[in-house]
Amino acid sequence: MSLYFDAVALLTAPSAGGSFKSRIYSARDLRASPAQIYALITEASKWDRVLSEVIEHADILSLERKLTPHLALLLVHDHLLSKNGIAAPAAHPIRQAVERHKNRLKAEFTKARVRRGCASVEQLKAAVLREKRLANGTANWVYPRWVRINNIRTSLEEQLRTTFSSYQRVDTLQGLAQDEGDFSGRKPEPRLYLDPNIPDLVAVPFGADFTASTAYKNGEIILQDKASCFPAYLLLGDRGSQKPWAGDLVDGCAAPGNKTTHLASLLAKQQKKKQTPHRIFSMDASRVRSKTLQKMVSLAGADRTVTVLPGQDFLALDPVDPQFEHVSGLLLDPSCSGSGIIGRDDVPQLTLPATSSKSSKPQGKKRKRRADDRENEIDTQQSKATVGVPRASATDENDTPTGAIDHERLTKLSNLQARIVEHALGFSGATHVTYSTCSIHVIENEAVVARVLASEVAQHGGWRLLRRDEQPDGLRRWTHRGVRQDREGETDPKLDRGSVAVDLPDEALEACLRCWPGDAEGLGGFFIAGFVRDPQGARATGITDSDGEDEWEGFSD
Ligand SMILES: C[S@@+](CC[C@H](N)C(=O)[O-])C[C@H]1O[C@@H](n2cnc3c(N)ncnc32)[C@H](O)[C@@H]1O
Repeated sequence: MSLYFDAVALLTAPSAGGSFKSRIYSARDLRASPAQIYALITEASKWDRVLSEVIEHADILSLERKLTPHLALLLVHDHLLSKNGIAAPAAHPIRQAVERHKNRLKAEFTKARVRRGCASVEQLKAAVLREKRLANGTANWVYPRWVRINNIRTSLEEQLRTTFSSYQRVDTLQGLAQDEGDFSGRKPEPRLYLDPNIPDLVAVPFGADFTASTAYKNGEIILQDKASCFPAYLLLGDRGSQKPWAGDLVDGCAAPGNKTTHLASLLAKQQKKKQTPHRIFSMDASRVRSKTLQKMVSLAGADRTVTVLPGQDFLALDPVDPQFEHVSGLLLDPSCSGSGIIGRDDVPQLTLPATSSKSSKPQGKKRKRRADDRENEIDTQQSKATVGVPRASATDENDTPTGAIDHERLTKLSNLQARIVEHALGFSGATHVTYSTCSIHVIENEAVVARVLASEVAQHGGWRLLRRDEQPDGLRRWTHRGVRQDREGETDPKLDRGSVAVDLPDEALEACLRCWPGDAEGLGGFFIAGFVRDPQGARATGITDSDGEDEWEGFSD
């Protein structure tokens, strides 16, 4: 039972900063596991509208004094939708308070499904999500599931013939969304969109689940957001087997390993049989996250190419260590504020059941007030959980803040980000470096680029930005480019110090790529820029590829 009381305590606690998830994981005195609590809240919040309707129509809040609206929503969720029902002993009074009404709840749930013209619970879920999006004004956003084909193990053609054989191709991303609005009870037709910007990337409707598929279990397909595919593609480009990449690579902030395995996949496509194999040094400062990185590398079949350095701080890596002398490209995707990540930032806004229906109607307001009063009384008595204040560290994946910008935190992050990129520019044989974040803030993006370009290491090494016309074909066509100032509404007006403007020339902004949450591209917020220098700018390294050509192959295309 502690699961439900802990969950309500966290849902109703005042925000202490950080993402909701990080607040759960750093909470004190929880009796249930944070993973269980997070899963319960996330799932219940998808169903909140229909559950509230069911609870109101069954009128159980008026009948059961022990239940509060939050508690009822979570319990009824598990009672109706969880495989194992309510996670509490059968004799527990709170469990009984729900199960006493099982026939009414079931009947109201069926009515809610039929009212929406849905033949199955799955269809009802899609319909309810659509309703939710219509209500919060995000109905036209398309957030597909992005699937990257891993060229080490398979090819796009093979996957279209097998895993996606029953999928119908659509010409636009929006074409994927149509099924969601169809409440007719028909089984939705699986649809697939071939991405025009990133090779070997497809989009399918968000609900598609591949976790049980052979292709997923064998590492033939990898679930990776489109924006997260930009860095490896920007670094290695469309070289093809005639002009393959030469030299080794470093992924300096690599866990869980999406970009490392993407680098390995692109190399596998370019690799010539005779060519000396490339090496990718992939590291993460977090030992725990390095384990995930290693697992992902093995699953992708990239063990021969990738050397994982577990727990390695990139800043402590010696750029003149002989083992890195052939490193020509580095990918840096360090920890950031995570402000571009969709749906991760704050407490789910639940639609809660009101108490005033049927029998309680005449005294609704009073009852509602009493229910609200009960909320804190009951829930705080039953859970001792207190919300923690998550702290960002170099080993956090990302430091996801709430809406308001903590300028100090952003400044610290951007200092670290600039140090990491400058360290990469110090590798003597490096000619290409990419920098990326999943932040929307200029201070972590264009401002870091401006600082890096002005740094001594960049100036002395002859580094500049990879211009738009030099970028791989798919990315050259990407229209969303760098900005000088944060977009309105993305900084807290009370903290005008939070907004930073940069003084980069137009060509430099054109070189930077942006993704924005909430537009028609179906992505979260993301930023990426590439740095290059001509080989003569790099200290002579004597790197040659297997054909004896100089390492530098010019810009990819
Ligand atoms: C945004 S995540 C990287 C995601 C990864 N590139 C991917 O695509 O799967 C940032 C990672 O950087 C790591 N990190 C932060 N500072 C680091 C440092 N100085 N050296 C190495 N890793 C670092 C964090 O532990 C975290 O796992």
